[in-house]
Amino acid sequence: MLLAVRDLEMRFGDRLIQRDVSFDVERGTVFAVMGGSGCGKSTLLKHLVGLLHPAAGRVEYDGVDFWSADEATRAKMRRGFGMLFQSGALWSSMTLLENVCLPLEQHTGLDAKQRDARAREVLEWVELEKFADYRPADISGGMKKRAGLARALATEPPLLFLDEPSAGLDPISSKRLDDLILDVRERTGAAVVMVSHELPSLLAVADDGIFLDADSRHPIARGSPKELRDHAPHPTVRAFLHREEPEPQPEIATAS
Ligand SMILES: Nc1ncnc2c1ncn2[C@@H]1O[C@H](COP(=O)(O)OP(=O)(O)OP(=O)(O)O)[C@@H](O)[C@H]1O
Repeated sequence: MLLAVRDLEMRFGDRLIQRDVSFDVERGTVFAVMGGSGCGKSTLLKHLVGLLHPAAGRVEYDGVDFWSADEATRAKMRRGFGMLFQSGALWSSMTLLENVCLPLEQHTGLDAKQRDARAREVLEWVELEKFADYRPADISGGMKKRAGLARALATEPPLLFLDEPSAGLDPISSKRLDDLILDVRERTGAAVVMVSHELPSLLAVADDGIFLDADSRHPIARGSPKELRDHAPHPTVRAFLHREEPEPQPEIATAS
């Protein structure tokens, strides 16, 4: 088991975001974190990468509890994470090549020539090799996402965390990113944990997942988006995955 989450409880101060969150992510799996706006998907991702401390419960990597480990072990675990977050994906003052070289400089012992070669290799993978010397402001939204993915992939992490990778992309750029995510899984065997609202992406790439409910503040379904779309017992989950309005609750008749 690469990643195991056990009875995780997430809070901001007194405010409960989610409780009783438990799931496993195996190597070579694309795992989706689903749920309506504000239910705590990004917060869960931040707990998974060690940016936020759980109020209760555990996040384990290869059987080692992240927060019980010493700082050196935690730093080593963090080096195994590739991250593509919604905001601040790329440094605007750097070229794409420099952006991709940065994690190689921080986390590997490669010399400058080797870093350059590796960065060009990953940029080629995401079909941006011709844009290596461009700055983020000079490329499209879809290209920025692919460049962010290249940066996340540069060190060949066993685990990739993607927060809304296809948000704001047109359907073709979004499909291209989906294909790239599947290619990454195929070629590297990495596990991908992905937060997404995009139904076509969820259905196309995720093998497994969890659905967080904003109202009850705990997960209400586990499984692949396709299984959940067709078989989830909970109407909120089916509605989300069919893009329907939740079934209206029967009105309570009042005496006039
Ligand atoms: N640093 C913070 N301090 C206090 N509350 C926060 C903080 N970050 C997020 N929250 C709150 O926690 C809740 C969950 O936020 P989160 O961003 O994780 O939701 P989400 O499911 O990712 O939403 P969306 O789909 O809209 O991006 C929200 O009500 C949000 O206002």
